[in-house]
Amino acid sequence: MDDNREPEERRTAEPTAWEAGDAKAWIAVPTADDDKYSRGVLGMVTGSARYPGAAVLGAEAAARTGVGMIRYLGAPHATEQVLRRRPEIVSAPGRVQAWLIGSGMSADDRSDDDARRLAAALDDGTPLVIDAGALDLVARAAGPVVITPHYRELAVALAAAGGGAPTPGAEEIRADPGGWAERAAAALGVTVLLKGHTTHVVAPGRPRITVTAGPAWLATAGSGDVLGGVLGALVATHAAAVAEHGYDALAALAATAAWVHGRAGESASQGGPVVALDVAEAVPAVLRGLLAGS
Ligand SMILES: NC(=O)C1=CN([C@@H]2O[C@H](COP(=O)(O)OP(=O)(O)OC[C@H]3O[C@@H](n4cnc5c(N)ncnc54)[C@H](OP(=O)(O)O)[C@@H]3O)[C@@H](O)[C@H]2O)[C@@H](O)CC1
Ligand SMILES: Nc1ncnc2c1ncn2[C@@H]1O[C@H](COP(=O)(O)OP(=O)(O)O)[C@@H](O)[C@H]1O
Repeated sequence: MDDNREPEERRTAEPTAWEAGDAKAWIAVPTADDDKYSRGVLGMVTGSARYPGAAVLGAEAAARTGVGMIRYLGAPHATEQVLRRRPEIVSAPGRVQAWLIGSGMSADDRSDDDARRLAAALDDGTPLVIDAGALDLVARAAGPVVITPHYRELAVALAAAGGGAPTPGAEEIRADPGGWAERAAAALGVTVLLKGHTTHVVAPGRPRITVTAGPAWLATAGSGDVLGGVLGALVATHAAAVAEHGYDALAALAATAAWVHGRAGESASQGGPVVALDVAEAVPAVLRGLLAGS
């Protein structure tokens, strides 16, 4: 992804469409020497008393994407629901290689405990996937960040950024999502994954990547929480690549997550309606097919 052109020239360049071959290169396959820690541990601060379901969906998706371990740290009821669905998940704090924060949370209704858990993740210095109700906290992250907003959430993230960042409304973003993904990446200094029928992924100052892999049936509650889980697992299993390639690696991982999510949606849908949990359950077969080259 080396690109030596001037910034203006890059901005006007045609975006790259992310395809199966690109995605395959960003799936970490365990080797004989691996153990659960060397594969990567994902920390999750997601869900809340109001939205426990988002925590379950993200945890299910991350587990099915493949990761050494998931540490889930959330509100008691959400923790109970996550463990009921996925007993493999550990609810004790400890070291992680990446964080997923914010899915199923609200910036305007944050408990003291949630605020404390979010602050610990933001201070950790490891890569962060920031979604939904933590998008007002992007500037506080010590580690490299990829954000996963929809149009309204990107408007909120830009408004919270201050410091001269542009403040478009959601409808302005909807009218020019590719352009706003680029402007947001530049203004926030993070990799942006802007969700939609076509998902736009941009690392700051780099060419835009587009992903159009899923059916419109994916426009259903919780679908984005599943995408967050897929991306969290991919980042946790590529900590070394993120340390070496920074925002470019986060962009490649984000585009891969959108591609896998879209194909899982296609597989779960088969031309009909889907629920978000079915999308998460379809992920392993999509990865098997991708690795087998089909
Ligand atoms: N299972 C779970 O736990 C799930 C949890 N989830 C979690 O929920 C959190 C919030 O995520 P979100 O995307 O809903 O929030 P947000 O961008 O603030 O949207 C609010 C906007 O929507 C609009 N609006 C509302 N109703 C409308 C209607 N009937 N028809 C039309 N418009 C309507 C409303 O407009 P208004 O009613 O004010 O006019 C406002 O503008 C987030 O943490 C996410 O992870 C979700 O992923 C779902 C599954
Ligand atoms: N029309 C569409 N076609 C294909 N995918 C879509 C469409 N609308 C939304 N999606 C996808 O569905 C997911 C919705 O995420 P989001 O809006 O965050 O929902 P939620 O907050 O309910 O989980 C995103 O991955 C997005 O790319």
